[in-house]
Amino acid sequence: MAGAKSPRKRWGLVVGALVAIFVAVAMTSRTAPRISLLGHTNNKPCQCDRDMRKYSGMVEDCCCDYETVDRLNEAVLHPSLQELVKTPFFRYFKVKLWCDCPFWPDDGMCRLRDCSVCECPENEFPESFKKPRWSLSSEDLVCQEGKPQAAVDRTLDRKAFRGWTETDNPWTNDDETDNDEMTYVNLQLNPERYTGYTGPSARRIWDAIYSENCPKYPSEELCQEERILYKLISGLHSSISIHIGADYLLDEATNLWGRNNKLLHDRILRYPDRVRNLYFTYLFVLRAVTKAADYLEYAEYDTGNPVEDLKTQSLVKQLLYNPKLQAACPLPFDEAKLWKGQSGPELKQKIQKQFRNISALMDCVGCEKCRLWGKLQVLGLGTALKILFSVDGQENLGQTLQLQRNEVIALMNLLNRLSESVKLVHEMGQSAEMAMEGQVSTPTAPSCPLQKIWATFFEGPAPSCPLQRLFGSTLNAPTGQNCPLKRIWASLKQR
Ligand SMILES: Cc1cc2nc3c(=O)[nH]c(=O)nc-3n(C[C@H](O)[C@H](O)[C@H](O)COP(=O)(O)OP(=O)(O)OC[C@H]3O[C@@H](n4cnc5c(N)ncnc54)[C@H](O)[C@@H]3O)c2cc1C
Repeated sequence: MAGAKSPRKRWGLVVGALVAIFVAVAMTSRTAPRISLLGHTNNKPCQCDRDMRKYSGMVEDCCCDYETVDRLNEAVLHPSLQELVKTPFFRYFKVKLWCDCPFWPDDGMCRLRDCSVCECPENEFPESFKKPRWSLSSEDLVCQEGKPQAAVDRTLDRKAFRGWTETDNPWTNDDETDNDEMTYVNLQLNPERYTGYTGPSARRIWDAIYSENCPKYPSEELCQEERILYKLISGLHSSISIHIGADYLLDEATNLWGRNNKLLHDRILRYPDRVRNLYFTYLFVLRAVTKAADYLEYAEYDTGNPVEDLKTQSLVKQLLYNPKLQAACPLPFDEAKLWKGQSGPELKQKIQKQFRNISALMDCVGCEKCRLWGKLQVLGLGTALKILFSVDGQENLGQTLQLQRNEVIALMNLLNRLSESVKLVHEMGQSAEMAMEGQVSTPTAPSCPLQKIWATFFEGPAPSCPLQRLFGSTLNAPTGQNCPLKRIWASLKQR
């Protein structure tokens, strides 16, 4: 037909045009400003690069960068911590599980000690609930509203351990020296994961934490110390959500557990500040652990099992004095620059009170397993705060620092939880986001053909799709076919 191009010519034109565009994109990309951590350039949200957002540079307020944290976590911290928390010393946690909410005594949720949302009459509670117990009976599940995953398994190896010094923590609400109503829980039997606890009760706790005790920043009035409190809580919140998403009840009927990418994306990955706060909290707690190294090295890890206890001590030392950690991130967070100025002591008291309130709020958590991990992790944070801020100077630490066994257990288990979350965010971040958009089937495969070409020619991560960079997000297809080249390809194939 006159004027009609042959398929070969048509292909030649298409390929030529694409190569020209590709070169143009490569040039603009090299000269264009880098996308910030927030995924913004010139203060405009950049939708097209959302899925390739990269965390780089120093973690805010810390002395270590994202890449180093990821590298150290992968090579040193995560493997050591995973082993450490399995040892007898670190796997039993003493906790008061009976909730005794001081803030809203009439909240029906909290009378139901083991329930997430059901309202059972008082007489349905087994009497043994009110006392420390050693094992979970089937009766205990009456109030679980079909959610046995929310109950704590109290099965315990009776060879627990001998006590340490009994000192109270000024940062937390529970009197750790009070053994009444305390029970020991094997943490290995009770992983932090999805429990079905959601809705107004859970929301009320988070709202109370954020609105009354650590207001969200940025806010002009907030000083650095207050921002730090907010970031610690937000980082912990991120970590809890990540564990929920990482170990989720995907299908109740078949009891299928697995990763919920959508939840991870919706709650964490699409909020860079939540990811950043997670890294911050990790470094903050890591700094507390390394600051207390002398103390932790000589602590008694005695559970009556000499072989296991020696292993525990050796693992602790390996972690504290790891040469890679010391070389790459010797000071994860610098606490010395805080509480300066005249108002320092007053401010410290104020923040201590706020943190104690947060700690007390854990007694209002209406799901037992969530309460267990909430209390453990808040005690872990309180212990980090105590190490960093309740003792003046590294030189006095050896003499003045007194930790309870339970505080050390909470501290290390918290560090392990944060380490798991950082690892998951690092590994899953991009793939979960891309999977949400229906672009990839494998975690790292670049789905867009231009990304593949990009990877061949350039070092470093490819932009999400070079054509998108050029044209902006207006070309986004609602079908998840976000790469324009894919769409051109699809329409050519249809012809
Ligand atoms: C102490 C505690 C422990 C819990 N443990 C578990 C558990 O082990 N398993 C389980 O299944 N459920 C647990 N929950 C419930 C869980 O955290 C959620 O509340 C629930 O899954 C409902 O989630 P959501 O989507 O409504 O948002 P939520 O996670 O409840 O968040 C509420 C609001 O807080 C803000 N927000 C969310 N994340 C952040 C962040 N990282 N930084 C700053 N702001 C943020 C957002 O505005 C959000 O809408 C726990 C709750 C609490 C209070």
